[in-house]
Parts: sequence; C-alpha cells; structure tokens
Amino acid sequence: MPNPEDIADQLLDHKTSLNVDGLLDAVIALYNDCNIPVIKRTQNIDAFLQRNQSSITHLENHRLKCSDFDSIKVIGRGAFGEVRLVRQKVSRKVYALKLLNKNEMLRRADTAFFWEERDIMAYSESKWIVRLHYAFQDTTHLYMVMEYMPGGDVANLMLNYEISVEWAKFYVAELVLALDVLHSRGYIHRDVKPDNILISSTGHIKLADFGSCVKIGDDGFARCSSAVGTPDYISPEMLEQQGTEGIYGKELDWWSVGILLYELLIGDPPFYADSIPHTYARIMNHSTNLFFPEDIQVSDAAKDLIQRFLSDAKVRLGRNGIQEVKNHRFFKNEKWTFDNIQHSTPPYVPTLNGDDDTSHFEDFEDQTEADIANSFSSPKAFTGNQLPFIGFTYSNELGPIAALKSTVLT
Ligand SMILES: CN(C)[C@H]1CCc2nc(NC(=O)c3cccc([C@H]4CCCN4C(=O)Nc4cccc(C#N)c4)c3)sc2C1
Repeated sequence: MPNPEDIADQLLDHKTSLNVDGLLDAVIALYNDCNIPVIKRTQNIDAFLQRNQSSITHLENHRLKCSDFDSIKVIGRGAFGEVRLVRQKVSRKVYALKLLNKNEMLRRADTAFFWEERDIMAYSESKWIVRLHYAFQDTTHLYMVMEYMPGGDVANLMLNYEISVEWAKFYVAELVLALDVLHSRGYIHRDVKPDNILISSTGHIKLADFGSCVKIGDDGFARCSSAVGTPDYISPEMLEQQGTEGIYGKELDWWSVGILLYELLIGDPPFYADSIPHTYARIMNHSTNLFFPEDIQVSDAAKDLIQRFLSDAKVRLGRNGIQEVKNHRFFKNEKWTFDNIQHSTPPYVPTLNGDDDTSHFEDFEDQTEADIANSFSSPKAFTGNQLPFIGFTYSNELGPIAALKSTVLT
C-alpha cells in the first residue's frame, strides 16, 4: 500500500505531471476536445459531455482565468502573442501577462517551446530572472503571469538615451551574472539581445523571454537543429550547424554578449548589413569583418573584450567559465564589483508615476481580434488540439489543495 503522504505530496508537487493542476488540465482538455458538434453524434461522447458539463464549467470558473485581470496596455509583441500590463481584480497587483495563441502554435506545429520558459521563470528563484507567478490556459491561449519590469527593455533604453561606457559596463556585468545563473540551472538562452533584457523599478536588469532556451545535457552540450535567435545576434557556430544536428555549449550566449556590448558602445550591431543573408555572410567571416568606426571613441579594454567574445567558439572568452570574463580589465571601476553590483546604485533609475506606469515601453496598437479571425473552424474529428498543453497550468501559491493536505496530514 503506497504511503498516503507520497500520493498527497505528488498531487501537490507542481514539478510532477501528476499534480492536481496537471490532472485538472487533462480533464478539461479532454472535455474541450470532445465538445465539438461532429463528434457529439457519438453517444458515449455526448453522454460524457452532458454528465460532466456542470463540473467542468464550475472548474473553469474557479481556476485562474483571463477575466480575473484588467488589461491596462499592450507592452510587447512576439511571434505567437503579446505581453500586456494587467491588474489582478482581487489583489489589485499589477503583472506582465504574456499570451500565446494556441491556434498559431497548432498551425505551425510549434507546441513545445514554452515548457523551458515556464520552468525557468517558475523555478529559477533568482533576482536575475523574471519571475513567473502563475501559468494558466483556456481553449485559445496559454497565459504567463509574470513580474512587471517598469523600466522597459534595454532596446528601448538605447533608442532614448546615449549609452555611456559606465552604463554599458554596468549592464553587461549584470548580464554576465544573469547568464551564469541560467547556465548553472542547465540552460542556454540562445536569444540574448537588448529586447530580452528588462529593467526593474530600481534600475537593475533581469533576463526575460526564454522561448528559445535549450537544456544543456550532462556532457555540457545542447542538441538542437533549428537555428533560433535574431539575425544580428546569431553566432557563427549556430549558422554553420544550421539544419544539421547542432551541438552547442554555453559559449553560444557569450557571443551575443559581445554583439550587445558592441551595439551599446557603437550604436549598431557589428555585422549589420542591408539583408539577412549579407549579415550572415559577415558573421561567418567575423574575423575579417569586425571593424570599429574611427569617429567613435572606444577604449582598448572594450575592444579587447568585444574581440574575445566575437571569436570562434573554441577560443571564445567565457568558454572556460565565468571567472575569466569577470577578470577582464574592461569591468574595472570604482563603484561596484561583481560581488556587490546587485546592491549598488544603477547608473539609471527609471522615474515612475504609479505601479502601472508604462512610459518606458513603446506603444503597440491593440491587435484587432485577429486571433479570433484565424481561429480554427471546429475540427471534423477528434484532433486532440488541447493535449499538447496539458500540464502547463502552474501556481506557486499554496492552493486550496495544499490547505487540504495540511489538515488531512496533521
Ligand atoms: C520557432 N519556435 C521554436 C519558437 C521559438 C521561440 C519562440 N518564442 C516566442 N515568443 C513569443 O511568441 C512572444 C510572445 C509575446 C512576447 C514575447 C517577448 C518578445 C517581446 C516581449 N516579450 C516578452 O516576453 N516580454 C516580457 C517578458 C517578461 C516580462 C515583461 C515585462 N514587464 C515582458 C514573445 S514564439 C516562439 C517560437
């Protein structure tokens, strides 16, 4: 007879697929995948729907849902969805709510990339990584309720401010520490760029947007054939291994740090070109394509660090661990060290008027309900469209079940 506590622990442990949220996802997914006119004609299915309708409706009304939040403003947009600043009606707290459109993901058969993002933000417990408070879903979207970063992203900062060497030094140093945490959790980011570095209300940064992350194997390598990332920031080894069974290490992210440092100091990424294939050609020939403009003053230390990041993976700085990066003379300064930078005063602290100030984000027009427009007409058979998303729901608060456990087991 299994120890009752083991089962109760599993039901409550949001790291197992057996937990309560995962089981409720499964029941609701089955119900919604059966709830289409064509297959209701099957007696067993219609009876199943009739018998469970009220409890499913009750569940959907009592689990976290979109209408629990007031939408304030769209603050970001990505390939499969957008991010909105929202306020939770009951708690009055503001969050960044990321929506991913299930129909888009199903249409492109791209229904697995969000697991790393969910797990990294839910379990990293690091001040360098944007935190996930809840994840929930309905028949059309996945939702991630994340901490709001009112300072906006570094891309927006670069648009509005001339970045000094001191600022660049500070942001790159914090980025180095953030990547070290992500790497030590066993992930490669693969899409490090200014848009994915967010600024908190105190001016410190956090990493965001982990959709392109990949797990590092025990041998220290990640295997993934699809080249992901943003053209200007893609590393040469990612381009070389395009389409093959790519093998990369953590040094892939250090390349992007070199690109970022160059762009912060110079204003444009080093291998920018008028077309993507031309940019890729310049990246592939980086050793003869890296130039520093004559008219922009860049210290020798900065040039040296950039060159050490923008080199072949085999000799790239950071390949032998983070210490060789921290020791580089570019980071020498009087204000902070890598050990105390999180407690130092950042060079730029955003001015904010209220907890819902979105002035540090650019404006996005409200997407017409195009989502509904491209939603599928109801399928002609059981398609299992909800199955890929079972187990996504997450909440780190001790839900009602945990309360039950504490009474039952005390
Ligand atoms: C090809 N396959 C394999 C996959 C490769 C990885 C991947 N990532 C996707 N990602 C998206 O579709 C998506 C949706 C909304 C926002 C964002 C980001 C990009 C713009 C801002 N953003 C974001 O996450 N912002 C964010 C995050 C956390 C806190 C705050 C705040 N405040 C803001 C991305 S779709 C997709 C396909």
